[in-house]
Amino acid sequence: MIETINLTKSYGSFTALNQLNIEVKKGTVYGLVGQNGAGKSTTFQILSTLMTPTSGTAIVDGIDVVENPAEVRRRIGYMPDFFGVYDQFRVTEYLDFYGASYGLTLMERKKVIPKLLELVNLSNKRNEYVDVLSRGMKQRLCLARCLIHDPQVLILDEPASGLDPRARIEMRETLKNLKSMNKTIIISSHILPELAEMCDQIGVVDHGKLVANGSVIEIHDKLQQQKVIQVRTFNRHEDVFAFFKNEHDVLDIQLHEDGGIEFEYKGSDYQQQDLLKRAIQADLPLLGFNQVETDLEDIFMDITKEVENK
Ligand SMILES: Nc1ncnc2c1ncn2[C@@H]1O[C@H](COP(=O)(O)OP(=O)(O)OP(=O)(O)O)[C@@H](O)[C@H]1O
Repeated sequence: MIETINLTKSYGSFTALNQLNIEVKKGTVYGLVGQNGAGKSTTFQILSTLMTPTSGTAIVDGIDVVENPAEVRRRIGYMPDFFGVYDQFRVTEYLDFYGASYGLTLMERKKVIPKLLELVNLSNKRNEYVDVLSRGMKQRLCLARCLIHDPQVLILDEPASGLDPRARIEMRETLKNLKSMNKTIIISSHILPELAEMCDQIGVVDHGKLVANGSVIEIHDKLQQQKVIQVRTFNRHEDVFAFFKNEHDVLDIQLHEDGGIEFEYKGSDYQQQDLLKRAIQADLPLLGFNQVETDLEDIFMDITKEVENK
């Protein structure tokens, strides 16, 4: 439904997007996550036909964005990261204007606008001027605007950016509704956990390159292969430290001032169990032996740190 093949965009000698390959299947939600400047907006602007790639291909709903941009535009709803609203319009007039621009008849607009306002939870604001809406309401209105012609594909560039926690939750609920309507959605954020819950697939982009791609679970598992283990001991900290330091799959071991020990472990779960068994058999004064839980935010920081260090 959406596919990029070696998609590249350069601004002069600077490569903002470097051979990006992603695939979004029909009816699924794909989250593109990356820090500021990673290349998310560049990708979305190319997919929305607002910018041409330097090289590579982007296909939306079977159509090449460079060969037939007008047809792509008919099929997509694009929400940019920055957008203006025509302040002198009331909410309904605003959507009516966009509906007419897409060629919807008066009857069609009268039918679809109340439904859209309900979807984005703005029915009670339909007669308000756009400029009195809160930022969160404006973002939801913008989302309604890009749905007016009932596109199958949605390209949403940081729809929750700048919103307070409540507005973020409301936006997430609206996006979940869209997912249940079987739309194909590509959405960006610089916060991985924010996307995790609603996305079928996640791509992590850093300095214009795709550095991880897969389901949330796959990305999680990939990074879990190297675990961090913390050991607490009653006394004899040096002995315990020496025991683990000599183990084959233990990396980057540290003895902290409070006597706590922390190391990265490359072994499997089975080997980890065996390691603990041997530590107990060696009669070490163990109080704790825990694998540190990594959350998605840690994973994201880890992936992007690896690339930075290369
Ligand atoms: N017109 C331009 N000319 C030169 N460089 C540009 C231009 N537009 C974007 N860039 C650069 O390309 C890189 C990618 O920008 P892009 O806007 O795609 O990032 P992003 O991931 O969307 O970031 P953000 O989260 O801040 O919106 C950045 O380093 C940016 O400075």
